[in-house]
This record gives sequence, structure tokens and C-alpha cells, in this order.
Amino acid sequence: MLNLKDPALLRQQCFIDGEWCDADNAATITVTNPATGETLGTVPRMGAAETARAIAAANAAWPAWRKKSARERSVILREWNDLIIENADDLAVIMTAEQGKPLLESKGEIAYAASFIEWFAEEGKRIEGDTLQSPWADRRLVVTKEPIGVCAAITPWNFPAAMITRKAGPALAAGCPMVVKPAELTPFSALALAELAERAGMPKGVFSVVTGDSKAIGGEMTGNPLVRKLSFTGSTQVGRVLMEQCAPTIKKLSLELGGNAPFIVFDDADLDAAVEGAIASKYRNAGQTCVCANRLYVQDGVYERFAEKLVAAVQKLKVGNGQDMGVTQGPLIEEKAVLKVEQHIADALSKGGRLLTGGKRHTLGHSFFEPTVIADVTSAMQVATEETFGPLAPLFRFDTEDDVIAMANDTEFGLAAYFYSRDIGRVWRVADALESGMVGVNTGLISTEVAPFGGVKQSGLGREGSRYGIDDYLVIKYICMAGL
Ligand SMILES: NC(=O)c1ccc[n+]([C@@H]2O[C@H](COP(=O)([O-])OP(=O)(O)OC[C@H]3O[C@@H](n4cnc5c(N)ncnc54)[C@H](O)[C@@H]3O)[C@@H](O)[C@H]2O)c1
Ligand SMILES: O=C[C@H](O)CS(=O)(=O)O
Repeated sequence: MLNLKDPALLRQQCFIDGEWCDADNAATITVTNPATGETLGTVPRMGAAETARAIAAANAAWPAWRKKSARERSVILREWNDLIIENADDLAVIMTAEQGKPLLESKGEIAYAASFIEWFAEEGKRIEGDTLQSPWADRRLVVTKEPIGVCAAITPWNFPAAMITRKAGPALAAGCPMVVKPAELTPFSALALAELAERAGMPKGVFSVVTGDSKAIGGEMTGNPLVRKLSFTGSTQVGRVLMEQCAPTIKKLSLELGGNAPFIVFDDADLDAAVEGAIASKYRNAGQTCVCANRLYVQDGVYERFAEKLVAAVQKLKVGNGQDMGVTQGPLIEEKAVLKVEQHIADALSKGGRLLTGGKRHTLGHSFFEPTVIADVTSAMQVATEETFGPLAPLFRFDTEDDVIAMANDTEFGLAAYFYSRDIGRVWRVADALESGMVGVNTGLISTEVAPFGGVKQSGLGREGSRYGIDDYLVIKYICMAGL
């Protein structure tokens, strides 16, 4: 069992309409620790019927929740934020156990997750409308913004807490109830958030968490007409399916999907800073983030020096169980993820890639993998077009600024992009030219609750965080008043 200060945070039931419950047929899903293979516990394998009940409860709770003032809702959200912070150590232990990331990264994610609750507790109080200059002397025109209604969220395993609060924060602050389906691989973080939401005084039905059969739960969430909005974070492939399933009931969609981030190092870059940024962007969460550098483009004049410096830094990474102090890279989430990294490495080497470090499964076994760097990578290789989602840094060469912009944009994705340059003219030119929702200049870490997170092209729709993030949970009403 996990060593928790508050064992009650490890919930093995779902939270529906303010009650902790099992699946109707008592079926369960086993949750394992990717670092050890040990069983951590089980959660209910729920399906459409339980999800329909959660949606109905959310719809029943909505009138009272939307009737509260934004300030009244913010009091509950701030209490939730405070409880998340107070229980951060336990939440981090739970996250590392089920997801594998190092404890320090888990603690960072918990703080990041809480920041969305704190941010939107305030943003809810800043939802404003307009009065318009009427073209008619006898009428007044008013615009108001209203909560869209019952929201559903489907979230991934790589950030088991933050991907939930990045949705629940704005939804609840705007006056919308939410039903969440976390990833089967990492449900305990979501259920711990539900436990703390209950302690914070969240009214029954306003926030529910349903675990289980993703297709059955997703089918109910996308097909049920009571659900007015779906927010999904995950692969582009699944995003397409959910978008199609939402079409018959015209649901509002937020889609935070896959990435294929270019990381460009120009001749005029600070190479030490670029290496630091590459490590932070590429190997965070063992390379399992949607905004990881997926393709590293290095200008000819600094290629070998950058490669040498990067390899030296990569070889300092410590692979191990995320619970152990000093570990900087945990296991990948599951065997399927390891196979994809192996496939990308084999493909690159078979087409002329040059292995500089790593390249194979770690001696620790399970799903541990050596942090890897491959040089002489070309656009003919799979890593150029597919998201690796693992600790592999492929180094591409380039000659001119125009060449690298063309290569960087040659992808259906457009989530994050990064480049290093100290030429101010080049910084503006390249930032403007990159087809990406987010751009990091001389940094590999860009995510914060105060900035709009999201992609263009097939990396998604909508924005999360920032003052823009709450708009996705609102609808605009125009009121035309005559006879006054
Ligand atoms: N843009 C972002 O903010 C962001 C953040 C994290 C992860 N991602 C992307 O997510 C992917 C990795 O995460 P993943 O493996 O969990 O993605 P995934 O798409 O396989 O799963 C995401 C969620 O969708 C659920 N799901 C899967 N198939 C479903 C279906 N048919 N109906 C309903 N739900 C279904 C899963 O159970 C999980 O909860 C990567 O592509 C990564 O880039 C994007
Ligand atoms: O992978 C998905 C997350 O959105 C990454 S981040 O922590 O928000 O940068």
C-alpha cells in the first residue's frame, strides 16, 4: 500500500452525485505501478448507465450552481485549491505511483493543477457583458454571458491532475457542472481530487468522476443531449472520434490534442541555454508530454557542438523509480509506449541515423528506457512526422532560416514550437512564421495557468488557462429591450 499521511485520499470508488459508489455490476479495473508492476488497487469499471446518472445529477444540480454568485462559487473553489495544496505530498505520492513521473515532477504538477482552480476562482468574477449602441431610439441592446450547461471532460494519463483542473476550474467558475472520465491508467489522482472537492463543500452533482469503459462512458458523454460541452485532452486520433460523436447533438468542443513540436537551435543561440531548454522540454515526464520537443533542428554551424553538449547533459539524467530521491526520469506508462520508442529508434537507425547515447530498454526492466539521442536524422524517418511520446531526441540539420521554417511547419500538428536565437529580428520573424499555438523563445518550458494553452491545425480547438480559457464554458446572449 502507499505511504500516505491521509489514506482516505486513495479512493477506489467513483464519485457520482455526491456519493462514492461501485459499478452497477461490481466490475473493476486494476491499476498498476509502471515502475514495479505491482497492483496499487482497483477502481470501478463503469459504463453508459452510471455515466447517464452522473450527467442527470449534474443537470439537476446546475440551476442552483449557476444561481450562486461567482463570488460564492469562488469560495468553494478557493477551499478546493487550498485543500489540494495542503495535501500535495499525498497527491504527489499517488500520482508517481500510478503514472511513474519523478516525485518532484508530481509535486510540480499538483501545484500546476491547483493553480487552475485558484486562477479561475478569480476569473469567474470577471465574466462581463456589454451594452450596445442601439440603432433604434426605443430599444436598448444588452449582451450577457451565461454558463453553457452540463460539461463532460475526458482526460489523459500523462498529467492525471492538471488536465482535470484545467477543465474543471473554468467550468465550475463559469457556473457549469462537470462529469470527468480520467484515463484508465491513472484514475486515483482524479478520485483524490473528487475527495477534496467534497471536503471543500462542492454541492452534490456539481463535480463527478466516472472511471471505466472509455468507449461506453465516452459514448454516453458525446451522445447524451443534456451534455452541452465536451472538453477532451488526448490523442488527435481519439479527438477525431469524439468530435464525430458529438456532431448529432451539436456540442461545444475543446480539443487539446497531439503535438510534434520543433525545437530549433540557430547559429546565434546560447548553446548552453539551448541544451538546458532541450533537456527540460524533451525529457520532462520521460518525454510523455504533448508539448515535448519532438524534432530538434540544429543549424549547421553549431550542430556538432550542440550534439556534444546535449549528450553530456542527457548522460547525467538518472533513470529510476520516481519515488526515489534524485531520480529525474521514471518509467514510460506502459509496454505499448516502449514499443513505439523502439520502433522510432529502429526506423531512424535503419535510414542512416547515428546513435549518440541510449537507444535501448534500461536494465531496470519494466517500462524503463534509456534517454536517447540520435544524430543525422532526416525527414524520411518516422520521428519527423509522428509524436514519439518518449525519451528520444532526434537531431536534424538545417542550413537557412527559410529551410527550417518550412521543415518545422511540415506537419499536421501545431501545438508548441521552440527556438533559440539572440537576434531580435530573427526572433520576431520566426515566432510569426511558426504554425503553432504556442511558441517558446529561448526557453523549453512555457506552460502556466495565466497563458492560453492550445494548438492549431490538428492539435486541437480552443484554449485552456488564461483569461481566454473561461470563454469555452460560456455562451453569449443578446437581449433587445423595447417598450421601456
Ligand atoms: N494538447 C494537450 O494539452 C495534451 C495533453 C496531454 C496529452 N495529449 C495527447 O494525448 C496523447 C497521449 O495521451 P493518451 O494516451 O491518454 O491519449 P488517448 O487519446 O489514448 O486517451 C485520452 C483519454 O481518452 C480516453 N479514450 C480513448 N479512446 C476513447 C474513446 N473511443 N471514447 C472515449 N474516450 C476514449 C482514454 O481513456 C483517456 O481517458 C498524446 O497524443 C498527447 O499528445 C495532449
Ligand atoms: O502534456 C500535456 C500538458 O498539457 C503538458 S503541460 O504540463 O501543460 O506543459
